[in-house]
Amino acid sequence: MATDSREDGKFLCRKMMARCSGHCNENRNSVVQPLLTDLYQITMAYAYWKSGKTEDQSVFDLFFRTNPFQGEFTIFAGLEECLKFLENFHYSDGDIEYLKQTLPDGIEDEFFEYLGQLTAKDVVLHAIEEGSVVFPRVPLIKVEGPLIVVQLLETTLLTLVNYASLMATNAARYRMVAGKNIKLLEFGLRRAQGPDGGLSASKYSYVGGFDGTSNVLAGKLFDIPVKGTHAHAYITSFTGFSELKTRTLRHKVTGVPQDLLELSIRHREALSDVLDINTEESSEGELAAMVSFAIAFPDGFMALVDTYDVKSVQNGVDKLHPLNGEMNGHSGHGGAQSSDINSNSIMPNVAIECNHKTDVKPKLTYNGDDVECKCRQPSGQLEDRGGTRCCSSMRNSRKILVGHVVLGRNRMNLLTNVGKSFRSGLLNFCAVALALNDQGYRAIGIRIDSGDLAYLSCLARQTFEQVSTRFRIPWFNTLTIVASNDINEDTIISLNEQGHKIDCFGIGTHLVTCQRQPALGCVYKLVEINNQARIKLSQDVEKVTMPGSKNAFRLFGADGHALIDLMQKVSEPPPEVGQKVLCRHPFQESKRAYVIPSRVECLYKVYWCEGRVCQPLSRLDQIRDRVQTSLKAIRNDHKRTLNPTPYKVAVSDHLYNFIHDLWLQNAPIGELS
Ligand SMILES: Nc1ncnc2c1ncn2[C@@H]1O[C@H](COP(=O)(O)OP(=O)(O)OP(=O)(O)O)[C@@H](O)[C@H]1O
Ligand SMILES: O=P(O)(O)OC[C@H]1O[C@H](OP(=O)(O)OP(=O)(O)O)[C@H](O)[C@@H]1O
Ligand SMILES: O=C(O)c1cccnc1
Ligand SMILES: [Mg+2]
Repeated sequence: MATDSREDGKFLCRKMMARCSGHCNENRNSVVQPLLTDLYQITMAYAYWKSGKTEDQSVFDLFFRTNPFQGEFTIFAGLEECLKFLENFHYSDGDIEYLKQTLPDGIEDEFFEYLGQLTAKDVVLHAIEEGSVVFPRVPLIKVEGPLIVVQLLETTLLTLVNYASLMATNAARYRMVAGKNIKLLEFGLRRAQGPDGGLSASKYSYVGGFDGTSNVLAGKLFDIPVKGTHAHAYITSFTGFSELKTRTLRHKVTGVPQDLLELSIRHREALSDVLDINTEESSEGELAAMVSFAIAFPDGFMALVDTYDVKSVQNGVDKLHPLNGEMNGHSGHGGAQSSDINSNSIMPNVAIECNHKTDVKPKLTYNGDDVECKCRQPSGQLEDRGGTRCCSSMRNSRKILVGHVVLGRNRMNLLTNVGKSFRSGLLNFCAVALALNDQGYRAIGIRIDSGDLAYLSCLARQTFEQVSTRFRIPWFNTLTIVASNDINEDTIISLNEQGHKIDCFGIGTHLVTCQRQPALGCVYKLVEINNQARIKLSQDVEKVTMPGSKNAFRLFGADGHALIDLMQKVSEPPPEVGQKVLCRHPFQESKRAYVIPSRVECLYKVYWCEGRVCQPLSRLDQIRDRVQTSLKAIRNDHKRTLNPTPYKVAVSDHLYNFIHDLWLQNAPIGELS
């Protein structure tokens, strides 16, 4: 391996990604190098070396014990990066020098010489295909070779597989709840666990089923579509029309220039009647910003519509009045827009959370009718009332009164934040979109980044339909509605239940930080040495390792769905289609079943042998497709979000007996006194 920028210690900056010359078809992350490991691997290497174990042949399994996110499946990812690591596994002179200075005194020089010539040429790596659905205990990767080298790979392989698989699984779950027709964009770089975490998040959320990322470097490095809108700062950077330096836009076909601001103002007047909004309620600065953005991107006009609310407009008529009622916890900053909500056919979805500390179930009323209390969003401002804590998940101000909660004799007003984007942002957007239409261009759509996303998206779609009909522009009702703001799996499920008109979700924080479960617990365990199986015992049966070098097969039923994953000893013949095979729970004697597979898939391929990648590797988009095909073969009950059915992972009868014999041999017999 060439000594690259890591020699001068700047590997994280200039040459973060260096081209890999071997068979791996993507850029290599140069931070992934032999020293990216735990010290104890190198300490063990010395002790192995001292005790003459250099030639011992070992087999290690890399596997996890529990699926993440309370789910029953995981997507395996990170394999190609593991292979790149093997390709480049070599301690540079600088590494050896550093180790000499860092390891305890007295380490023999011959060891450093030995370390300096170490490569992964004698290693064989078997793995499941990247992008496959995988299950607990079935090794994702099996590494064979000299004990020292294979041990030295542990931490790096784990760090390469754990986050990649967690991220791909998280993204696949978002894709499942969103459905295949909704676009999903990853917006997480700013919230990710550092730059490398951000890049991995973009890469593996694409693998899991996202359509694109806002992360430009990820786009360049991994050939992922890059997408984006604009930030609130763009809107707030304009305060009025006078700031518009350029106002003209040439017609797309005729080339005739027009003042786009003038056109937009004219359309805004007309729209004001159609949509029954006073133009004075919309912000001038916002209109100026949208016009300037439209001039910059006439073919790609997409606008953030939630920057201003009714109250914050300079000349706006303040339609708000304080809430009534003693029990209102929000009266300091909230307000009821009494006429709006009742005159609208769309009812805002009120997200409230109730922490039922008592047995009293809150009764929620809207316009005098009982309505269902949805308890989805865990965040929010708590109010302590009558022994029961209720909170609105919409934390901030700019809320309107939509109902109330009754708890015994107490009554609490229920608020939701709507209206922010409607009266100013949406009006301005439609005006600019109509002006663009005059000049031969089609706007793309809007992004909503706050408030009640279900309600606002319906309201936006309704508005687009109204404009489409009124101005006879058919495409207007197909404008894209992007929603963002702390979206997670539960938010999407809730929005689906409520009904919404969102076409695209932009998701950052929850996706990239995997907030619901921040780590996957893959481990790397020695299962065989010099052809002798090794078992690691534990008080916790789940943690007992599966000894010996194994093969794994996926058995499919007649309907094409996967029935079970079966592990066998490598010496056993593979299961055959149409032949009855006994599948046993690895630890519970009575749990067993006969399976007659309609199809048998051997899960492992050899990816690395004789010092090189020996299997054609898939492109990222092919791995992404595999995720979907692989998931399709898994029954829906294994994939549902609430209480999914565990998928069965079994061992052959032979392996079962082997494990339990070895277990007895290794378990010390206690003495009672
Ligand atoms: N209809 C809905 N159902 C369930 N959750 C929703 C709905 N609409 C929005 N949410 C979620 O509710 C939360 C609202 O966040 P928050 O309380 O910070 O309000 P906000 O609208 O962002 O306020 P601000 O106007 O200050 O930006 C977000 O996590 C958002 O994804
Ligand atoms: O909400 P996420 O899922 O993390 O998605 C990314 C967020 O990043 C941006 O917000 P910004 O950084 O401007 O901060 P904000 O939360 O104040 O909108 C954007 O407007 C989204 O809200
Ligand atoms: O392009 C966007 O809209 C975007 C990008 C990153 C974070 N939030 C939004
Ligand atoms: Mg936000």
